[in-house]
Amino acid sequence: MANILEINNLTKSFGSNKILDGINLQIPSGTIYGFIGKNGAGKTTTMKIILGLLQADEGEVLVNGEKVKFGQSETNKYMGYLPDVPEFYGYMTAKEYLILCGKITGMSKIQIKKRSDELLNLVGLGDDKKKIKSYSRGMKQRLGIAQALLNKPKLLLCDEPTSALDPLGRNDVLEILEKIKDETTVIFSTHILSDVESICDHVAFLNGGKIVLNEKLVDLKKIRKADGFEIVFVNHEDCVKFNQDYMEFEARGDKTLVLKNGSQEDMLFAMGNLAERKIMVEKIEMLEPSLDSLFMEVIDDGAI
Ligand SMILES: Nc1ncnc2c1ncn2[C@@H]1O[C@H](COP(=O)(O)OP(=O)(O)OP(=O)(O)O)[C@@H](O)[C@H]1O
Repeated sequence: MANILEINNLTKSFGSNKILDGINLQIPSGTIYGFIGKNGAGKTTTMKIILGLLQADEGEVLVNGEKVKFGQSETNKYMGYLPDVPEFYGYMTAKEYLILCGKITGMSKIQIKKRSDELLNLVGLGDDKKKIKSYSRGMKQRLGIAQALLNKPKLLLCDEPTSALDPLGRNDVLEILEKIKDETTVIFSTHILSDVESICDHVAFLNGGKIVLNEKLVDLKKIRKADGFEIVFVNHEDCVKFNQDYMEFEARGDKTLVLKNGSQEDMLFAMGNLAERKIMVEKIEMLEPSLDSLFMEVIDDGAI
């Protein structure tokens, strides 16, 4: 599969503060890429360089095989961009706004009509006649996605698209991004790891100016050991009794115990013990490694 984006040895400092320290990234078409980093890691800086809005100190960026040049918009025809807080003309309706954007980018009237209807339906604003100023943050974010997709970009860059939204708004945005992935590769910067887990198929972690991890999500989970296991008891009393004998388990709620980093052997031992003592349980299961725990490892170690 061809790479829609290639970043080679990208370096950027602000004064003496080195934000990007030789980052490399290859992003294949047709993926949803989670670009993860804590606040201030340099996610927005990277996106601005990809868009040609900021000059790199060293390195190069190729979009659809073409080199990005600072201050020139040549490669931006392949890209849509959703900033973290998109700005609109509040006195317009969503449709009026998309028509204006279409005119600015030189689309024909017929194209504008067809594409804006299509996109407003996609983002759930098809029947909306309200002025944008009355929109919720979630609605604005969805309109921002529609605008970024107007010229059918091959690559959509979303800068923290869900960070300011409530769970419902976040879900709407994630569902839209998932729907478009066959046509548009999505790079999605965030520090909300559950969002990445729910829709991304690749993740890259930016930390200390470097990409410290870059994997398919499924592979990442395979190579990481499980996060231990949990036992859910049928009743609270059994849970307490078992915990008194095995204090290395942590209680989670009334009827659940977790053995962090517990192995399969530990789990088999616990199962044998429960059977011997005729203690009924609802379930025992190994816990999937979460991105949260991986993220903490990366942040702590600087690398995996
Ligand atoms: N124009 C600038 N001049 C000086 N420092 C800057 C400039 N732009 C960004 N920085 C600094 O670079 C660092 C990285 O910022 P950036 O916005 O890229 O981080 P981020 O990963 O997007 O974080 P966030 O999640 O907070 O948006 C921060 O310390 C920021 O203060």
